[in-house]
Amino acid sequence: MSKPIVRFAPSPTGRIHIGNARPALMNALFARREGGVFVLRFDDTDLARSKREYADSIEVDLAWLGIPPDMVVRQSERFEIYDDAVARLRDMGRLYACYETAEELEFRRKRQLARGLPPIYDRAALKLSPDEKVQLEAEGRRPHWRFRLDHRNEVWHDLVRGPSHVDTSSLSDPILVREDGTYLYTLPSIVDDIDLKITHVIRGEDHVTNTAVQIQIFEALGAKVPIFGHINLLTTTSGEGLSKRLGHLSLTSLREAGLEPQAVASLAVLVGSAESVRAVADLDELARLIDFDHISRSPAKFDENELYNLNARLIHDMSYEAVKTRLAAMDADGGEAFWLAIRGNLAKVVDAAGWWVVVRGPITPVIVDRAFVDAACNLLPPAPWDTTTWKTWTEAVKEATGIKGKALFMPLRLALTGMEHGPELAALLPLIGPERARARLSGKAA
Ligand SMILES: Nc1ncnc2c1ncn2[C@@H]1O[C@H](COP(=O)(O)OP(=O)(O)OP(=O)(O)O)[C@@H](O)[C@H]1O
Repeated sequence: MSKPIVRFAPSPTGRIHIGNARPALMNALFARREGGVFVLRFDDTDLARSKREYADSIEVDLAWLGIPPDMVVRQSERFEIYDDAVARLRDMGRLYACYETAEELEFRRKRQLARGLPPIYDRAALKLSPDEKVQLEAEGRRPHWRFRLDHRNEVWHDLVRGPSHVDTSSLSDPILVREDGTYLYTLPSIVDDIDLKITHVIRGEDHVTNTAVQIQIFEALGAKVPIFGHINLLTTTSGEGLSKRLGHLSLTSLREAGLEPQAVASLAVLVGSAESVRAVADLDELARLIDFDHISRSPAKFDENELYNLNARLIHDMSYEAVKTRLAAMDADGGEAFWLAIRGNLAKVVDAAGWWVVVRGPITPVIVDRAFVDAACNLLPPAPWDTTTWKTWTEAVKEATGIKGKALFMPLRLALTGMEHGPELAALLPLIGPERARARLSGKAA
């Protein structure tokens, strides 16, 4: 295969969500695996709704996911090439002026529906004579422009869905340019795909019908039609669609909630595929798991709990090297032994700060059996301590007191950490150290 050139093309009208992350990752990781190019294209021709602030946040989100684009393109800076394509389509008679108002179109649609006909545009404007057009313009009407479809069964081989087709005779000729001269999504997208030599258009299933229309426009412009791939959409667990308006599933909010980007990427890529959903820390490995032939055809359900489970599993295997700087930034760099002691108890990396307080203090010990804890304190082995100290100590306590099991461990854990649950005490005890351990066993905050 020649090197793929792919794009992720969000409209910067909000913060991107985990559903958007799916095509973003599929494109970026496919390019990465095949040595291709990943383009981030902002579909910001809707100048009223698009915001630079959202575009910038999308770039931050992609970098956080580990997939910064090789190239960034903004449609708002490329109107000239769209105007040029419009002129060409008009000259070849594929783009025609229409003068109906939205109300007139709505009225016709209702009438067609009432008669049991499909509500598609009847091409009335194609029958307008030059004089009639002059007359309409003299009345102050401005034309909008439709692309004249070839009515046929448009067939393509979808990278994901296999043989696909849409009967374009069941579609209205699409409006490419509004009466105020602004562009709808369709034409700029195609012109950019041609200009940037996009080889694969990989996007959500919401675009399947657009594809049939777009193939005809690619052909009308004399361009090679790219390979299309439509991946299933992510929905909530109850099956609702995601939209940029659902802010709590935005990548920004997931990042701010302290989730690892690899957890988000693993779920976004693997859910609804043939692979089991698991935590994959390495993006190259995740890229190898993408198999466009085996993506489910039904929507994939996004479960936030699954995301948190993946996150915990990733952290449980995370090396000290990988997390060192972040621990230092939260003043909780207790060295490798500390990290290895606590990582299995973390749901998020930020929770390490709490365990660092448990090690370094001060904590308030909980003494449930004064006599027993005193006896245990007197049996503490001499320094230096290591990870065998806990075993040596508790065996000595068991022998001296006859107490064993939970009755032995729990009072010691409560005294040493102030908590009922936590990391292995064998690992924590040498980190707490003899001085603090003695103080805590004596009931002092330390
Ligand atoms: N829930 C989803 N699951 C998978 N892909 C999605 C989902 N929603 C959108 N996409 C894909 O994300 C890409 C960017 O699309 P777009 O910017 O239109 O996002 P959107 O969330 O649909 O937008 P909006 O909510 O503003 O209508 C497209 O490839 C689109 O198919």
